[in-house]
Amino acid sequence: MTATEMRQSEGVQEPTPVLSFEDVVLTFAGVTALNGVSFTVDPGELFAVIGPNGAGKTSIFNVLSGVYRPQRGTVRFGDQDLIGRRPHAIARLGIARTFQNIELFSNLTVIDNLMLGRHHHHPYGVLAAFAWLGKARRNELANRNAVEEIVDFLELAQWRRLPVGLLPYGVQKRVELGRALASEPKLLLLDEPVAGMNLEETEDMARFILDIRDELGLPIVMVEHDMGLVMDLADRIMVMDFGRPIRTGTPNEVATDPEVVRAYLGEEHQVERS
Ligand SMILES: Nc1ncnc2c1ncn2[C@@H]1O[C@H](COP(=O)(O)OP(=O)(O)OP(=O)(O)O)[C@@H](O)[C@H]1O
Repeated sequence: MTATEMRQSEGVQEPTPVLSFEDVVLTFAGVTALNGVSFTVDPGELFAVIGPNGAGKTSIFNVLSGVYRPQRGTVRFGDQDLIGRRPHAIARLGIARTFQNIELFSNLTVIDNLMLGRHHHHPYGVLAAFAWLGKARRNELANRNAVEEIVDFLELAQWRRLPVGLLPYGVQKRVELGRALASEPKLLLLDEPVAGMNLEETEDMARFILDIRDELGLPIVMVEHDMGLVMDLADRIMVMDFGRPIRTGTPNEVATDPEVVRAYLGEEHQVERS
């Protein structure tokens, strides 16, 4: 019996999911990237998606953030239907994303990159800002305060006035995470957050991801190849293979599933508890 089934048999009320993906099918000219993918993410949950190369992990993120429109299925975020919405509209609903490759303005400082993450929080256009200069100033101040809180939270103070391009890779990834947080999202999508990091950088990032879940209570969907990290951090894991989920469960449930082990045999990433 899975943990979910056990809770159900004990009559424990299941929380309303923050996100639900139902029977999503996505094809590109003959290639089926997602072939009937369903999952839910609960409030405050850290949900990881793993699978071999080409399994469909990035496609899930691209559907979620409005980059791809699936041919079939539903995607709901709270009471909103996401399918057919443009990426900026989805960001506005409160879904923030980090990318596999760093997408920051390398000439701008840490603070300025984080301020850009607040652009949804400028309720006034340029003209309105002239008319309501006082309000705009207060708004700017509120944005600066929010950014300073993120600088503290992610321990970025020593680099705050430096151009991001000069910073070590692990710190740049942290700034990118900070920029996603700056939009005050209700759901965070992390695309391979520790890719290319050394051990120390990975441990730091793992700590911040846990803090985001535990202290900010933010639900997270994470795609990640580092199996040790996924096993350590995730509340639940969905294992993808050839565009389909082959198992969704807790790290222990997934790691002992024969089909998962089979899908990973011969892969560089063995499913083991680190
Ligand atoms: N824009 C696209 N055009 C054509 N095929 C695509 C496109 N995007 C993804 N695919 C195909 O869909 C399948 C799933 O790709 P996806 O990038 O989602 O896998 P992934 O699990 O993220 O892989 P990786 O771990 O290598 O990033 C692959 O066969 C891929 O070639």
